[in-house]
Amino acid sequence: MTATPEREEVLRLDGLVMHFGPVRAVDGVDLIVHRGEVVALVGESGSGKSTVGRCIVRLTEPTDGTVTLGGTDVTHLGRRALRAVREDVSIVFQDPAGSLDPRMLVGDVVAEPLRLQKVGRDERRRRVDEVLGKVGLRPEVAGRYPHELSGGQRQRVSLARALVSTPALLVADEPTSALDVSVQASVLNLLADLQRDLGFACLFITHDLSAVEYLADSVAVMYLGQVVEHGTREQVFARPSHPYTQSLLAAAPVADPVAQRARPRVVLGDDLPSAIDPPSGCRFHTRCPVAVERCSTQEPVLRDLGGHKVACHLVADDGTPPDVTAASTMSTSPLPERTP
Ligand SMILES: Nc1ncnc2c1ncn2[C@@H]1O[C@H](COP(=O)(O)OP(=O)(O)OP(=O)(O)O)[C@@H](O)[C@H]1O
Repeated sequence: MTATPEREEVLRLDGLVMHFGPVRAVDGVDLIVHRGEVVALVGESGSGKSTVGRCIVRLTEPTDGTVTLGGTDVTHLGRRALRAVREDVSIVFQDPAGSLDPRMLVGDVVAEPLRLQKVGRDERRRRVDEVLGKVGLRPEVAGRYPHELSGGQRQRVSLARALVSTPALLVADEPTSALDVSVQASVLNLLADLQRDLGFACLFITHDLSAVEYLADSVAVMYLGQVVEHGTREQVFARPSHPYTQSLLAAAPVADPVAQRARPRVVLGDDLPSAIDPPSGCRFHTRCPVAVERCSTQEPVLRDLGGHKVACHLVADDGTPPDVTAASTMSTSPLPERTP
Protein backbone atom coordinates (compact mmCIF):
# COMPACT_ATOMS: atom_id res chain seq x y z
CA MET A 1 0.00 0.00 0.00
CA THR A 2 1.44 3.34 -0.95
CA ALA A 3 -0.52 6.08 0.69
CA THR A 4 1.07 9.44 -0.04
CA PRO A 5 2.83 10.46 3.14
CA GLU A 6 1.96 13.86 4.55
CA ARG A 7 4.95 16.10 4.14
CA GLU A 8 6.57 16.57 7.52
CA GLU A 9 6.29 20.04 9.02
CA VAL A 10 9.60 21.39 10.23
CA LEU A 11 8.10 24.72 11.22
CA ARG A 12 4.59 25.80 11.91
CA LEU A 13 3.46 29.28 12.94
CA ASP A 14 -0.09 29.69 14.16
CA GLY A 15 -1.43 33.19 14.64
CA LEU A 16 2.02 34.54 15.44
CA VAL A 17 1.87 38.01 16.97
CA MET A 18 4.79 40.19 18.02
CA HIS A 19 4.06 43.66 19.30
CA PHE A 20 6.77 46.04 20.50
CA GLY A 21 4.68 48.30 22.68
CA PRO A 22 2.29 49.96 20.23
CA VAL A 23 4.19 48.67 17.17
CA ARG A 24 2.34 45.74 15.65
CA ALA A 25 5.40 44.28 13.90
CA VAL A 26 3.83 40.85 13.35
CA ASP A 27 0.09 40.59 13.58
CA GLY A 28 -1.27 37.10 13.04
CA VAL A 29 1.01 35.05 10.80
CA ASP A 30 0.25 31.44 9.87
CA LEU A 31 3.02 29.68 8.00
CA ILE A 32 4.24 26.14 7.42
CA VAL A 33 7.68 25.06 6.23
CA HIS A 34 8.05 21.39 5.27
CA ARG A 35 11.17 19.29 5.62
CA GLY A 36 13.72 20.25 2.99
CA GLU A 37 11.61 23.08 1.61
CA VAL A 38 12.89 26.59 0.88
CA VAL A 39 10.25 29.18 1.67
CA ALA A 40 11.03 32.77 0.72
CA LEU A 41 9.55 35.48 2.91
CA VAL A 42 9.32 38.71 0.96
CA GLY A 43 7.84 42.15 1.48
CA GLU A 44 8.89 45.74 1.97
CA SER A 45 11.21 46.91 4.68
CA GLY A 46 9.24 47.11 7.91
CA SER A 47 6.67 44.46 6.98
CA GLY A 48 7.84 42.25 9.86
CA LYS A 49 9.95 39.61 8.12
CA SER A 50 12.96 39.79 10.42
CA THR A 51 10.72 39.78 13.46
CA VAL A 52 9.13 36.54 12.26
CA GLY A 53 12.63 35.07 11.87
CA ARG A 54 13.67 36.21 15.33
CA CYS A 55 10.54 34.69 16.89
CA ILE A 56 11.26 31.37 15.18
CA VAL A 57 14.72 31.09 16.69
CA ARG A 58 13.30 32.56 19.90
CA LEU A 59 15.61 35.56 19.99
CA THR A 60 12.38 37.23 21.01
CA GLU A 61 9.40 35.67 22.76
CA PRO A 62 6.21 36.25 20.78
CA THR A 63 3.33 38.25 22.20
CA ASP A 64 0.81 35.66 21.06
CA GLY A 65 0.35 32.64 18.82
CA THR A 66 2.58 29.58 18.66
CA VAL A 67 5.87 28.53 17.11
CA THR A 68 6.13 24.78 16.57
CA LEU A 69 9.49 23.30 15.56
CA GLY A 70 9.58 19.66 14.54
CA GLY A 71 6.32 19.03 16.40
CA THR A 72 7.42 20.75 19.63
CA ASP A 73 5.74 23.95 20.79
CA VAL A 74 8.70 26.20 21.58
CA THR A 75 6.78 29.44 22.03
CA HIS A 76 7.42 29.83 25.73
CA LEU A 77 10.25 27.42 26.43
CA GLY A 78 12.77 28.48 29.06
CA ARG A 79 16.48 28.88 28.45
CA ARG A 80 17.51 25.34 29.20
CA ALA A 81 14.84 23.68 27.10
CA LEU A 82 15.56 26.09 24.29
CA ARG A 83 19.12 24.89 24.07
CA ALA A 84 18.00 21.52 22.77
CA VAL A 85 15.74 23.19 20.24
CA ARG A 86 18.58 25.34 18.98
CA GLU A 87 20.18 22.25 17.52
CA ASP A 88 17.27 22.06 15.15
CA VAL A 89 17.09 25.64 13.98
CA SER A 90 19.78 28.17 13.15
CA ILE A 91 19.82 31.71 11.86
CA VAL A 92 22.14 33.62 9.56
CA PHE A 93 21.93 37.41 9.64
CA GLN A 94 22.42 40.09 7.07
CA ASP A 95 25.60 41.51 8.51
CA PRO A 96 28.26 38.89 9.21
CA ALA A 97 30.56 41.47 10.81
CA GLY A 98 27.96 42.32 13.42
CA SER A 99 26.99 38.76 14.21
CA LEU A 100 30.46 37.25 14.71
CA ASP A 101 32.26 37.87 18.00
CA PRO A 102 35.44 39.73 16.94
CA ARG A 103 37.40 38.38 19.92
CA MET A 104 36.87 34.74 19.03
CA LEU A 105 38.88 32.72 16.56
CA VAL A 106 36.84 31.50 13.61
CA GLY A 107 37.28 27.89 14.72
CA ASP A 108 35.75 28.71 18.12
CA VAL A 109 32.94 30.74 16.55
CA VAL A 110 31.97 27.81 14.37
CA ALA A 111 32.39 25.27 17.18
CA GLU A 112 30.29 27.21 19.66
CA PRO A 113 26.93 25.52 18.96
CA LEU A 114 28.65 22.15 19.42
CA ARG A 115 30.27 23.29 22.66
CA LEU A 116 26.86 24.28 24.01
CA GLN A 117 25.66 20.82 23.08
CA LYS A 118 28.56 19.32 25.04
CA VAL A 119 30.14 17.71 22.00
CA GLY A 120 33.71 16.61 22.88
CA ARG A 121 36.76 18.54 21.71
CA ASP A 122 38.02 16.06 19.08
CA GLU A 123 34.60 15.61 17.56
CA ARG A 124 34.15 19.39 17.53
CA ARG A 125 37.41 19.86 15.69
CA ARG A 126 36.50 17.21 13.15
CA ARG A 127 33.10 18.71 12.49
CA VAL A 128 34.43 22.27 12.26
CA ASP A 129 36.99 21.16 9.65
CA GLU A 130 34.30 19.35 7.75
CA VAL A 131 31.82 22.23 7.72
CA LEU A 132 34.50 24.79 6.81
CA GLY A 133 35.23 22.62 3.77
CA LYS A 134 31.55 22.54 2.90
CA VAL A 135 31.33 26.33 2.89
CA GLY A 136 34.45 26.60 0.76
CA LEU A 137 36.92 27.74 3.41
CA ARG A 138 40.36 26.23 4.04
CA PRO A 139 40.97 24.64 7.44
CA GLU A 140 43.60 27.32 8.30
CA VAL A 141 40.80 29.88 8.49
CA ALA A 142 39.87 28.34 11.85
CA GLY A 143 42.94 30.00 13.37
CA ARG A 144 42.11 33.50 12.21
CA TYR A 145 39.89 36.28 13.54
CA PRO A 146 36.72 37.37 11.71
CA HIS A 147 38.17 40.82 10.94
CA GLU A 148 41.02 39.22 9.03
CA LEU A 149 38.53 37.84 6.52
CA SER A 150 36.61 39.44 3.66
CA GLY A 151 32.87 40.07 3.93
CA GLY A 152 32.10 37.05 1.75
CA GLN A 153 34.38 34.83 3.82
CA ARG A 154 32.78 36.07 7.02
CA GLN A 155 29.34 35.18 5.71
CA ARG A 156 30.70 31.72 4.88
CA VAL A 157 31.81 31.49 8.53
CA SER A 158 28.27 32.46 9.64
CA LEU A 159 26.87 29.73 7.41
CA ALA A 160 29.36 27.23 8.81
CA ARG A 161 28.37 28.08 12.37
CA ALA A 162 24.68 27.86 11.50
CA LEU A 163 25.06 24.48 9.82
CA VAL A 164 27.63 22.77 12.05
CA SER A 165 24.88 21.27 14.20
CA THR A 166 23.02 20.01 11.09
CA PRO A 167 19.77 21.87 11.83
CA ALA A 168 16.52 20.86 10.18
CA LEU A 169 15.73 24.53 9.54
CA LEU A 170 17.88 27.50 8.64
CA VAL A 171 16.47 31.00 8.91
CA ALA A 172 18.49 33.11 6.45
CA ASP A 173 17.70 36.78 7.04
CA GLU A 174 18.91 38.77 4.01
CA PRO A 175 22.12 36.71 3.98
CA THR A 176 23.68 38.51 1.03
CA SER A 177 22.35 42.06 1.14
CA ALA A 178 25.20 43.51 3.24
CA LEU A 179 27.82 41.97 0.96
CA ASP A 180 29.65 43.50 -1.93
CA VAL A 181 27.64 42.96 -5.10
CA SER A 182 30.52 41.00 -6.61
CA VAL A 183 30.32 38.30 -3.93
CA GLN A 184 26.55 38.17 -3.44
CA ALA A 185 26.07 35.63 -6.20
CA SER A 186 28.75 33.29 -4.90
CA VAL A 187 27.28 33.26 -1.40
CA LEU A 188 23.80 32.70 -2.83
CA ASN A 189 25.09 29.84 -4.98
CA LEU A 190 26.79 28.38 -1.93
CA LEU A 191 23.55 28.54 0.04
CA ALA A 192 21.73 26.79 -2.80
CA ASP A 193 24.40 24.07 -3.06
CA LEU A 194 24.45 23.50 0.70
CA GLN A 195 20.69 23.30 0.81
CA ARG A 196 20.66 20.73 -1.98
CA ASP A 197 23.44 18.64 -0.42
CA LEU A 198 22.39 18.82 3.23
CA GLY A 199 18.64 19.02 2.65
CA PHE A 200 17.78 21.47 5.44
CA ALA A 201 14.60 23.47 5.18
CA CYS A 202 15.11 27.21 4.85
CA LEU A 203 13.10 30.32 5.56
CA PHE A 204 14.80 32.74 3.22
CA ILE A 205 14.05 36.37 4.12
CA THR A 206 14.89 38.66 1.25
CA HIS A 207 14.19 41.71 -0.88
CA ASP A 208 15.80 40.10 -3.88
CA LEU A 209 13.11 38.58 -6.07
CA SER A 210 15.60 37.16 -8.56
CA ALA A 211 17.16 35.22 -5.67
CA VAL A 212 13.69 34.01 -4.75
CA GLU A 213 13.11 32.77 -8.27
CA TYR A 214 16.45 30.97 -8.15
CA LEU A 215 16.24 29.41 -4.71
CA ALA A 216 12.73 29.12 -3.34
CA ASP A 217 10.18 26.33 -3.58
CA SER A 218 7.46 28.57 -2.26
CA VAL A 219 6.96 32.26 -1.61
CA ALA A 220 5.15 33.97 1.26
CA VAL A 221 4.47 37.69 0.87
CA MET A 222 4.18 39.86 3.96
CA TYR A 223 2.47 43.21 4.24
CA LEU A 224 2.32 45.17 7.50
CA GLY A 225 2.76 42.21 9.80
CA GLN A 226 0.60 39.72 7.90
CA VAL A 227 1.03 37.12 5.16
CA VAL A 228 -1.14 38.22 2.22
CA GLU A 229 -0.15 35.54 -0.30
CA HIS A 230 1.61 32.17 -0.16
CA GLY A 231 2.05 29.72 -2.98
CA THR A 232 4.62 27.72 -4.87
CA ARG A 233 7.21 29.73 -6.73
CA GLU A 234 5.46 28.90 -9.99
CA GLN A 235 2.05 29.95 -8.68
CA VAL A 236 3.28 33.24 -7.29
CA PHE A 237 5.51 34.23 -10.20
CA ALA A 238 3.19 33.03 -12.95
CA ARG A 239 0.04 34.38 -11.39
CA PRO A 240 0.66 36.83 -8.58
CA SER A 241 -2.81 37.31 -7.16
CA HIS A 242 -2.74 39.85 -4.38
CA PRO A 243 -2.48 43.39 -5.77
CA TYR A 244 0.47 43.91 -3.41
CA THR A 245 2.34 40.91 -4.84
CA GLN A 246 1.57 42.15 -8.33
CA SER A 247 3.12 45.49 -7.49
CA LEU A 248 6.21 43.92 -5.92
CA LEU A 249 6.82 41.79 -9.00
CA ALA A 250 6.17 44.69 -11.32
CA ALA A 251 8.79 46.75 -9.51
CA ALA A 252 11.45 44.03 -9.62
CA PRO A 253 13.94 44.11 -12.46
CA VAL A 254 13.87 41.00 -14.61
CA ALA A 255 16.54 39.78 -16.98
CA ASP A 256 14.19 39.56 -19.95
CA PRO A 257 12.89 42.98 -21.07
CA VAL A 258 10.01 41.40 -22.97
CA ALA A 259 8.86 39.64 -19.83
CA GLN A 260 9.27 42.91 -17.98
CA ARG A 261 6.97 44.71 -20.41
CA ALA A 262 4.43 41.92 -20.17
CA ARG A 263 4.16 42.34 -16.44
CA PRO A 264 1.41 44.48 -15.04
CA ARG A 265 2.54 47.94 -14.07
CA VAL A 266 1.50 48.90 -10.64
CA VAL A 267 3.19 51.39 -8.49
CA LEU A 268 3.36 51.50 -4.74
CA GLY A 269 2.64 55.13 -4.09
CA ASP A 270 3.39 56.44 -0.62
CA ASP A 271 5.34 54.70 2.07
CA LEU A 272 4.31 51.66 4.05
CA PRO A 273 1.66 52.85 6.53
CA SER A 274 2.61 52.84 10.19
CA ALA A 275 2.58 49.53 12.05
CA ILE A 276 1.32 51.45 15.08
CA ASP A 277 -2.04 52.22 13.54
CA PRO A 278 -2.49 49.95 10.51
CA PRO A 279 -5.33 50.71 8.07
CA SER A 280 -8.73 49.18 8.76
CA GLY A 281 -10.10 46.28 6.72
CA CYS A 282 -7.47 45.12 4.25
CA ARG A 283 -4.25 46.79 5.35
CA PHE A 284 -3.24 47.32 1.73
CA HIS A 285 -6.40 49.19 0.76
CA THR A 286 -4.81 52.64 1.17
CA ARG A 287 -2.32 51.85 -1.60
CA CYS A 288 -4.31 49.38 -3.66
CA PRO A 289 -5.25 50.49 -7.18
CA VAL A 290 -8.37 48.32 -7.27
CA ALA A 291 -9.71 48.68 -3.72
CA VAL A 292 -13.48 48.91 -3.28
CA GLU A 293 -15.39 50.08 -0.26
CA ARG A 294 -15.53 46.67 1.37
CA CYS A 295 -11.72 46.57 1.45
CA SER A 296 -11.60 49.44 3.93
CA THR A 297 -14.06 47.88 6.34
CA GLN A 298 -13.72 44.11 6.20
CA GLU A 299 -10.48 42.27 6.84
CA PRO A 300 -9.87 39.57 4.20
CA VAL A 301 -8.86 36.10 5.42
CA LEU A 302 -6.06 34.11 3.83
CA ARG A 303 -8.09 31.79 1.59
CA ASP A 304 -6.64 28.54 0.24
CA LEU A 305 -7.44 28.39 -3.47
CA GLY A 306 -5.94 25.10 -4.59
CA GLY A 307 -2.77 25.40 -2.50
CA HIS A 308 -2.29 29.04 -3.50
CA LYS A 309 -3.32 31.16 -0.54
CA VAL A 310 -4.35 34.76 -0.86
CA ALA A 311 -5.97 37.36 1.39
CA CYS A 312 -7.87 39.63 -0.98
CA HIS A 313 -11.62 40.22 -1.36
CA LEU A 314 -11.19 40.77 -5.09
CA VAL A 315 -9.61 37.43 -5.95
CA ALA A 316 -12.38 35.20 -7.33
CA ASP A 317 -13.06 31.77 -5.82
CA ASP A 318 -11.51 30.17 -8.91
CA GLY A 319 -8.32 32.14 -8.19
CA THR A 320 -8.76 34.80 -10.87
CA PRO A 321 -6.92 37.87 -9.59
CA PRO A 322 -8.22 41.42 -9.94
CA ASP A 323 -7.00 43.26 -13.01
CA VAL A 324 -4.72 45.88 -11.54
CA THR A 325 -3.36 46.93 -14.94
CA ALA A 326 -6.60 48.61 -15.82
CA ALA A 327 -6.43 50.74 -12.72
CA SER A 328 -2.81 51.79 -12.67
CA THR A 329 -0.96 54.00 -15.06
CA MET A 330 2.35 54.94 -13.56
CA SER A 331 5.76 53.52 -14.25
CA THR A 332 7.61 51.13 -12.03
CA SER A 333 9.84 52.04 -9.15
CA PRO A 334 12.40 49.80 -7.46
CA LEU A 335 11.38 47.74 -4.47
CA PRO A 336 11.95 50.01 -1.50
CA GLU A 337 14.82 48.89 0.64
CA ARG A 338 16.18 50.27 3.85
CA THR A 339 19.88 50.97 3.52
CA PRO A 340 21.90 49.46 6.35
N1 LIG B 1 12.92 45.68 18.91
C1 LIG B 1 12.01 46.46 18.33
N2 LIG B 1 11.42 47.47 19.01
C2 LIG B 1 10.49 48.26 18.42
N3 LIG B 1 10.07 48.12 17.15
C3 LIG B 1 10.62 47.15 16.43
C4 LIG B 1 11.62 46.26 16.96
N4 LIG B 1 11.98 45.39 15.99
C5 LIG B 1 11.25 45.70 14.91
N5 LIG B 1 10.43 46.76 15.16
C6 LIG B 1 9.47 47.37 14.23
O1 LIG B 1 8.68 46.32 13.73
C7 LIG B 1 8.36 46.52 12.36
C8 LIG B 1 8.83 45.34 11.55
O2 LIG B 1 10.25 45.30 11.53
P1 LIG B 1 11.09 44.13 10.86
O3 LIG B 1 12.53 44.44 11.03
O4 LIG B 1 10.61 42.82 11.35
O5 LIG B 1 10.67 44.28 9.33
P2 LIG B 1 11.38 43.69 8.05
O6 LIG B 1 10.30 43.38 7.11
O7 LIG B 1 12.30 42.59 8.43
O8 LIG B 1 12.24 44.91 7.53
P3 LIG B 1 13.71 44.88 6.90
O9 LIG B 1 13.56 44.23 5.58
O10 LIG B 1 14.06 46.32 6.81
O11 LIG B 1 14.58 44.11 7.85
C9 LIG B 1 9.00 47.84 11.98
O12 LIG B 1 8.02 48.84 12.12
C10 LIG B 1 10.10 47.99 13.00
O13 LIG B 1 10.40 49.34 13.20
